[in-house]
Amino acid sequence: MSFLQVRDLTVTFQRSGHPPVRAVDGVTLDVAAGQSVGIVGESGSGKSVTSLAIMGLLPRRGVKVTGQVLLGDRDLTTLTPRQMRDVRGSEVAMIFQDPMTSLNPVITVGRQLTEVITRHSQASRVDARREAESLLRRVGIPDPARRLGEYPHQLSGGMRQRVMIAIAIACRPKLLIADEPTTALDVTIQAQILDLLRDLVSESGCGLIMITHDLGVVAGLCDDVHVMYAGRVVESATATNLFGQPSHPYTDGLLRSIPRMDDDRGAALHTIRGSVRDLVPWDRGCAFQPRCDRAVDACLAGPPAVTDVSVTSPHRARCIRPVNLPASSKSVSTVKGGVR
Ligand SMILES: Nc1ncnc2c1ncn2[C@@H]1O[C@H](COP(=O)(O)OP(=O)(O)OP(=O)(O)O)[C@@H](O)[C@H]1O
Repeated sequence: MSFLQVRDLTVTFQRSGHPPVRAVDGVTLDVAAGQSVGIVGESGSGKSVTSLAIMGLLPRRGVKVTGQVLLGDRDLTTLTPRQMRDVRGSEVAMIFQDPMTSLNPVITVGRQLTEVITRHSQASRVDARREAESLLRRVGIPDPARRLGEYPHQLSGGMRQRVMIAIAIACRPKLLIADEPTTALDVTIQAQILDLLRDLVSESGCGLIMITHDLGVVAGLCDDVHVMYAGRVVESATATNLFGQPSHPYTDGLLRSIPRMDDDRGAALHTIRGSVRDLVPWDRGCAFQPRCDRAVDACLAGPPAVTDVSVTSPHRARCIRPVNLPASSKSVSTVKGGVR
């Protein structure tokens, strides 16, 4: 049973003198307790704006958000800023790419952590400090009592990201959103942080949305995956199905662009031609059409239909000519969850 249901979420930036920018266009997704859901796509595809809209962190002026973000039976898009502040930290929490911009550089780690604990609970300062120490231990920081007295610049990048995770989980949120949490870290530390997130999800039963451009991160961590392109979800599937049988030509291209150890040495790497800026507005046809090797004239005959590409499990692609299409698949216009 999903405790987070995002329905038809659309975000439009409106600036005077500029045409509106629809950064997120009809995103629908579900997250269940203990489930990790990946949102992947190139830079500019709308991943971060989707997560900021779910968190209620977009500015109210100049930004129009429509659709629903249902957490249990509450629609977070209808809450006041004050109500949303209470939800953040206690029920939903977010981890960003660069902990140095999220942590206050002139306040000790211990004070930043205990402030979060006392703001959302009745804990005394002594209890909050004990809890802070136990949280640092939980996220794998050695000698936590000493670390509590240190400032962010005294910690390594990996340690700072662990502190951010400790702050995020301090109030036992139901939902954790991680936006490229490992991009700024070197590879071995990345793996440790991903292991930590996996353990936290399985032990606490919280849901995780992992925002990333890195398909390797999704493969190692996520149960379900949504691939975004130009503001829309173009493919939704379990991670196993997405990697085993990619259906949207964009997903297929992304997967084929990953270099493999068994590739011939000297063989040219696969690339998706053009850039995400070469796009068709979705109401005129498929936004990916200018870059797609499978494109036909019909791809520009209006918004692409959603195709149910598996008969055995939910797997949908917003494409009229999907790759790996089984004979019994069909087009669908209204589906629950994922691509719509
Ligand atoms: N404040 C803003 N005003 C206008 N357009 C914006 C604003 N913020 C984001 N956008 C646009 O929204 C689109 C989606 O941006 P978003 O940051 O969600 O992409 P992303 O997939 O997360 O990329 P990245 O991985 O680079 O962060 C982009 O075209 C971006 O230029």
